[in-house]
Amino acid sequence: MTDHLTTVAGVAVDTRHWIGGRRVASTDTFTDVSPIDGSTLGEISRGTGTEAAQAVAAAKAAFPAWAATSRAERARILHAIADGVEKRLEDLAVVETHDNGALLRSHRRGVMPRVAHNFRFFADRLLTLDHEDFETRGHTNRVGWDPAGPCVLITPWNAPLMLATWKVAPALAAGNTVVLKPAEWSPLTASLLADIAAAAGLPAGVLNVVQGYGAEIGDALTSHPDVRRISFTGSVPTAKRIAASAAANLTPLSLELGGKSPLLVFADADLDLAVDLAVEQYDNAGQVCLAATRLLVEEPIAEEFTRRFVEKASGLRQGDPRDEATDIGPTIHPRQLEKIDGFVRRAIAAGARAVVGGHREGDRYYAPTLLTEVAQDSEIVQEEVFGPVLTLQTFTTEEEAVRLADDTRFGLAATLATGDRERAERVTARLVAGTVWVNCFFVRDLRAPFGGSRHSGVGREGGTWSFDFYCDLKNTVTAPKGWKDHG
Ligand SMILES: NC(=O)C1=CN([C@@H]2O[C@H](COP(=O)(O)OP(=O)(O)OC[C@H]3O[C@@H](n4cnc5c(N)ncnc54)[C@H](O)[C@@H]3O)[C@@H](O)[C@H]2O)C=CC1
Ligand SMILES: O=C(O)/C=C/C=C(\O)C(=O)O
Repeated sequence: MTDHLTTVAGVAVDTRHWIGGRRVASTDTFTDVSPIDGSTLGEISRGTGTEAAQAVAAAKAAFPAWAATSRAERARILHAIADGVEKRLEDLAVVETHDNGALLRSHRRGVMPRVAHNFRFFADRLLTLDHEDFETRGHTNRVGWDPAGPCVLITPWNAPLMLATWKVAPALAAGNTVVLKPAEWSPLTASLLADIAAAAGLPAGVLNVVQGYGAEIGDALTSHPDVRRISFTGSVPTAKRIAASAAANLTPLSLELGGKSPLLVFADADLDLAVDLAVEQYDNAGQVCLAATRLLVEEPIAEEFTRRFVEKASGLRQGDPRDEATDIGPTIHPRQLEKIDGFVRRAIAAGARAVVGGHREGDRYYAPTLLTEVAQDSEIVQEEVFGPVLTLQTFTTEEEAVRLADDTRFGLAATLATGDRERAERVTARLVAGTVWVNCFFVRDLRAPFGGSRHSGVGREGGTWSFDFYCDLKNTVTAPKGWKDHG
């Protein structure tokens, strides 16, 4: 580690902010620690209102030129960033795993390729984004997409670069400039992204990356009057603070928040498939907003489902996320582990039974856990744990299944396992969820809208919906009369 450079598994990462095309250090730093073993990964610049103001000023200054850059040129640069991501895929995968503890094999094969795809997808979508023309009593309406201005993007630690670039790519494609603030528990790949973007030819000030605690730098960013869009992924309480802060300037917000999604398993389902879908919910140690953490199983098959689930879950290998054989890595931070354990302890005290797990494994891991005998109105059924903790409840009718599924304050996703197409359609129509998966899980496509209802979020991103959010839509109405060339 030098003053401003740290080396993570052989990869050099700058620990300063990236503002206006140059590295900027803060006087104070915070320590970034690896969830794998608690080792220090770096002393990261700890931004405050000063750096927030500098970054927004840089984004504001860079905006007119970037907004005026042709779509073809913006798309070319976004593809060049994707090339850079692919070239440094191994570096990004290794650094991300050290920083947030998610599986290296997933970063290599799934997550980092998706990061590159985020840039390619929005670059290509930009080129096919057409204005819409229609006529009103002989007048033409032309609806076009104007860049909005500087955007503040605030992102979480569970899939740091994937979730950040999912916002960065459409914001830049739309002709906006960006201030990205990654989570303080996983700041490193955002810094590498700044290097990659600069090497790809993105002009200075178009992408700025600031580091620091949400409570210290976040408010200065979200309350800044020059910011034209705020997109946030994270927790509901933080979303409320951000919304309050943005309210002073009426800054439009996109909020992608938590979930408590159900997996409904009907007696007519392929049971092996249903069990596979259920066990998949432990992915990323349960730190996934989309996870179907509430298993709702039809009474007649509940015993057999549970038996097979326990057998399969017991075969999961928990350990070092760098090891190819590992299925479940550590929890992001001891504070998160504490939080997860608190949820489980309180659930057990209230009468729940742990049929799998129900305890810590050392001071970094939480055992994959399944709790039964839980009440619908209990904390463990109603609140997002964000750890490898599932609950199982039974139902006897379709009506009851839907009622239980919809009975939380969230509405992010739902998964169904059923062999009956008509039932699938009936139930899907009644579920409150931004995404419903039928006999599958986590099949994601950037063309689809993504987001949640109720407390799971505000708005949708993905595909055209991202451009809806990151653009100012303008309708120009032109009369057939008044033209000099028409006399
Ligand atoms: N939907 C999702 O993907 C996520 C949900 N969560 C939920 O949130 C819980 C707590 O995790 P946290 O890391 O504390 O999430 P958080 O919502 O506080 O953090 C997410 C991001 O918001 C920033 N932030 C925090 N306070 C801010 C403020 N006042 N202004 C602007 N930015 C601010 C953080 O620095 C981070 O970049 C988790 O246990 C989980 O339930 C956490 C991360 C992701
Ligand atoms: O990978 C996706 O498409 C979506 C992931 C979203 C989360 O994991 C999250 O916000 O927690």
